[in-house]
Formats: sequence, C-alpha cells, structure tokens
Amino acid sequence: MGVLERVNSTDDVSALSRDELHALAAELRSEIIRVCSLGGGHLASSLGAVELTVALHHLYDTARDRIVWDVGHQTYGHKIITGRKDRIDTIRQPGGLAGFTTSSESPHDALTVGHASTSLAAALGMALARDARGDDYSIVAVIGDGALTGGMALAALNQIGHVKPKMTIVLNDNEMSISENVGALNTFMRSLQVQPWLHEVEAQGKRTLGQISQTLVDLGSRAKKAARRFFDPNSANPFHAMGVRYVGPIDGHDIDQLLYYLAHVQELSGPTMLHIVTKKGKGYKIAESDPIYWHGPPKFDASKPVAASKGYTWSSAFGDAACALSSADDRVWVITPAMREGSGLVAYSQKHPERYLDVGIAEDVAVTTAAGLALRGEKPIVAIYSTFLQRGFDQVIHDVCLENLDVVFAIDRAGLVGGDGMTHQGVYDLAYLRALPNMSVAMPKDVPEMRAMLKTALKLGGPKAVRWPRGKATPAPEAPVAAWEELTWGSWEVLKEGSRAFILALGPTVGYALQATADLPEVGVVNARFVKPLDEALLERLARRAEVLITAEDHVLMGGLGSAVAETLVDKGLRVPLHRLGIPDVHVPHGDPAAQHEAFGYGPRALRRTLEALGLAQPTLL
Ligand SMILES: CC(=O)c1sc(CCOP(=O)(O)OP(=O)(O)O)c(C)[n+]1Cc1cnc(C)nc1N
Ligand SMILES: [Mg+2]
Repeated sequence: MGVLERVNSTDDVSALSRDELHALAAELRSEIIRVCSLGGGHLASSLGAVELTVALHHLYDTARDRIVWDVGHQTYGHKIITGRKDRIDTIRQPGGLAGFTTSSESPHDALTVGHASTSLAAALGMALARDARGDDYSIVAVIGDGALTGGMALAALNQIGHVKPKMTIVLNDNEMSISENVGALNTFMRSLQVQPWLHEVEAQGKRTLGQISQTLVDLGSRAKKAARRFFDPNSANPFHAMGVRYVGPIDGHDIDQLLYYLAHVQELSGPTMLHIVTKKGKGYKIAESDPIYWHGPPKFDASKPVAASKGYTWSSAFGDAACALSSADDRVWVITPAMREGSGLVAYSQKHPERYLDVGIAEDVAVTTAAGLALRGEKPIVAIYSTFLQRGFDQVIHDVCLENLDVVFAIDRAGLVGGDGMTHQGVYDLAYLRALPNMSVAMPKDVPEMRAMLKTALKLGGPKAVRWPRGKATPAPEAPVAAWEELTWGSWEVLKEGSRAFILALGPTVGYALQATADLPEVGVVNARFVKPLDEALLERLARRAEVLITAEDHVLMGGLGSAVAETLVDKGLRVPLHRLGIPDVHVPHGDPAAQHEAFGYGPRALRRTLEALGLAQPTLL
C-alpha cells in the first residue's frame, strides 16, 4: 500500500517518517499529473509546490494553524492530503471541487481566493485577530514570486514589517508568473541565488561542519551574511528594509531543508520571510521545460503529453488586431498585467517589443501607466481580463476618466469563464464601467466588429472599453487596418426584423437569439453592441412598435444591458414591457458556460422557452 492511501487526514501526515514524507511527495506528484490529465488544471504550479505542501502539513495542524495560499491555484496537493483525495478528480468540473482554495470546501482552506497578492494582507488580519484573542495558532502565508509583484502584497509587507506579528511568509520563487516573471524584485531575487556550484560547495561545507557541530554551521551562515553585507552594502535586502526578517534562499524541493528552516523560523518572534527556490512543473519534464503552457493545460494524455493548440480564439483575434493597429500607428502601445499568453499577446510582444509592457500582476499600475502614456500623446491599449480590471477600477475613474484620456480597454474573458469559477467570472464590468462619465463600453458580435470597434475607439479617443468572451472565435480574412470598418460609435444594428418583438442581444447572445428565432418572422434580433452609449433613437423606435422587448446578456442583470435599457425606457416614458435575461444576484461557481447560459435563461433553448412563454412561439413538445 502506498503512503497516500494511508493518508486520510493531516494528522496522518504529521505522523509520517522522513522517508514516508519523501514517498508521499512522489505519490502526490503522480496524482496531480493524473488529475490534471483528466480535466486540465493548474499543473505546473501544483507540481512546484509538492514538497512545500508536504512539509507544511507535516509541521502544522492546518485545521487550527492557518496556511494562507496566495492565488490558491497551486493547492492540488494540499487538497488531496486534506481529506479531498476521493473528490480530486472533480476539480474545476461542474459541481466538483473548486480550482483554488475555498473556505466553504474545507476547514484546511484558510480563505477563498483566486486573485493574486491577497495572502499577506489576509494573513496580517488573521495574526491581528489571533493576538487580540490571546490565541497561539501559527500563520503561514505562501506567496509566489509573481503574486509578490502585486501592489497589495508589497503594501501589506510594509504593514507587516511595521506591526511585526509573529508569522511566516514563504516566498515560493520559481522565476515564473504565468509568463516569465518581471520587475526589479525578480531581478533582486535572482541575485540572491548564487550559482548552483556555489550552493553545492556551501551545502557540502554545511554537511561537513554539521557533523562536527550545528553551532559551527550557524556561525558559518551568519558569517556569510555579514560578509555579504560588508562587501556589498547594496545587498541590503528590501525585505529586511521593510522590517521583515529574511531567510534564504533554500531549495524548495528539499523536504529536509524545508522542515529544518520552517521549524526554526517558526520559533522566531515577529515576521520572517523564508525564500524558497522551486521549479515550476517540477518532476514532470515537459512541464519543467515549458511552464508557460503547462501552467494551466486542458486535459492531456499523461503517457505522451504534448502541448495542444487552443485553436483560434477571441484572444488570438485581439493579438492579431493589436499587431496590425500598432504597425499602422506608432503611438499605439499594449500593456498587460502579467497575462501575455492569456490575452493573445505573444506575437505582439515579439513584433512590437518597444511598445509592449508587462507590468506584472499589477492591474492598477497597468491602468495608470496607460494614463501617463496618454497624457503624453500616446495611444495605449490596456489588455486585461474583465475580472482583473476590478483591481484597477479606481485608476480607471481617477486617472483615466476624470481626464478623459485616450485609453482603450481591451477586455478579455467578459462573461462566464468556466473552470476558474467564482473569483474569475467576467460579469460585472458593464455595471461598473457604465457608471463612469466619459467612459463607453462596446461588445462585438464577431471578429470584424472587434477590429472595427478597436480602430474606431483609437480614432475617436477618450476612455473606451471593448469586451469579448473567453473561447473560440470565427477567423476573419486578414485585411489592412485601413480596410477595417469605422463604426458610428453608439449605433446598434438590426440583424433581423420583427413585427411583434425584439431581442436586444450582446456578444454571444446575438448568435443565441438568431438561433432561437430562425423560424419566427415576428421576432426581431438587434445587435445591441454598445451598452454605453445606447442607441437611444433606435431603442425608442423599437419600443414604439413592439409588444415586448427582451434583453439577453452574459452579465449580471444588476447594472448590465437590461438595466441600461430599462433606465432609458423609463426616462423616455416608453411603456413597452421589458423582459431582462442575464445572471441573477449570485456568485457563479465553476462549470460549463454553455450549460450555465441555459440555466440562467439566455442560452438558445432557454431563450426559445421564454418566447414560447410570451406567446411569441408555438410551444415545442420537447
Ligand atoms: C490562476 C491565475 O489566475 C493566475 S496564476 C498567476 C501567476 C502567479 O504567479 P506566482 O509566481 O504567484 O505563482 P506560480 O504560478 O506558482 O509561479 C496569474 C498572473 N494569474 C492570473 C491573475 C492575474 N491578476 C490577478 C489579480 N490575479 C490572478 N490570479
Ligand atoms: Mg511563480
């Protein structure tokens, strides 16, 4: 029987011998590969955190002590050994385990996460609560080098260094975000990592000295640090400077080292950062060699893993459009907050490196850097997921809209996103952007319209958001920017006339509406492609003719297209009945977006049922 079979609780992990811990790590690694091969998932990050996971669960009672994982995507091993091994095959599947730590799922999950850089502030709060109550449980925040580029993390570190609560911060440094990590801290961390050979000499020296006396080992270590500071005062460690004790870097795949340092650090007062160096994808050659693709692969054949093409997606279309727009106008820049691959910008970053900027996981910095560029006459495009734009919302108001600057927001993953679930749904941006003076928001039905919207937005200037969903797109023939359509900003298009009713559709629901009404000449379909400004003149004409209007959107109802239409009808005193379809006031978990669209009433079959219920279509027997 393998060790993992005997692990049914974290108490079991605490009781394991060193050899059994090593065996458990190997079995966890195989299990993570197997699970991700079945349904996809965050493979490389979880593989890189295996030894750390085993060491933490051996040392800490995680039902009581708090392990605060940043992002929480690297926790497949954590989930397996905290009582969820029998359900781990369901991870990210409809009704299955979440892909990130989720407090409702297990007492071992300290909090619900998915967005980066929150762990340090959350851990600080937990430490304050613990100390205020006179409790003595341990708090360990685990933050990746990518997540540490987030402003929240650095601001929290500043506070932690000031308040000095007893806590451990494990910096899991694998030199990767999703792409290669960026920034000065990343460069500094590289300087801390001396060449492997020097590491080996040092380790050998420690082993030899250790056979004589541990005190000598400690003395040697202190002498090394003193010498480093003496010969190179600039090696002043920023973490030290922020009042956080720094220890490391150590090998994050060496369980013995991890146990030794974690146990010692645990005894120290105040906050201590333990810097561990790991390899993203550790133990799975193909993931080690390509941690970018294997950060979050779709399902694959574990016996012969190959990186599969994701096909032509909306992100591909945007990447191509950005390349063309930047070639046509040398004032066009593209800024991404650490989502080069996800936003389809690999080719762009190679073709226009001089006008490409990856600011790290720092959406606020992305937005305000764009504002700075626009203030000097450039034409920046902020390429950003809908969910992550939430991190730069104040900057959109304060730094872009107030000055009415020429910044285009190219918003990817607008709508329900599937496996990433609750923390990543892109379903609020219409509501929060629509409210901003000077901002406008559009959503194309297809790639030519995406191109037209981006071109027109850049030409008109001012803050403009163009949003599109996750997933496949229908390619359009290549064409020079000069040949791309220029739109009348704020104009809708009637795709299908109707004598009795109209569906005002947006993005994916345009296709759904055409599908649901193909045999219904009395029901028209409008591509309501601008949510701000609405096409008020057309809306008024439709409202005066129709028996009923229906809005259908892959967005929360509160504040979306349907709200905008309702407000306008009321303001204009138009009494036509309005039927709004979209996401109700709930957090939507991971699942299959198409099935969720049907469940929320705006998929093609659900739309048809609504038309039947409104007497606009014959009820079907099915
Ligand atoms: C899952 C997800 O959405 C991830 S995982 C990840 C890289 C994290 O790098 P880190 O070094 O912290 O961890 P590593 O993968 O182990 O190297 C990013 C940028 N994202 C997207 C992202 C972007 N922006 C924000 C605010 N949160 C998230 N989660
Ligand atoms: Mg990393």
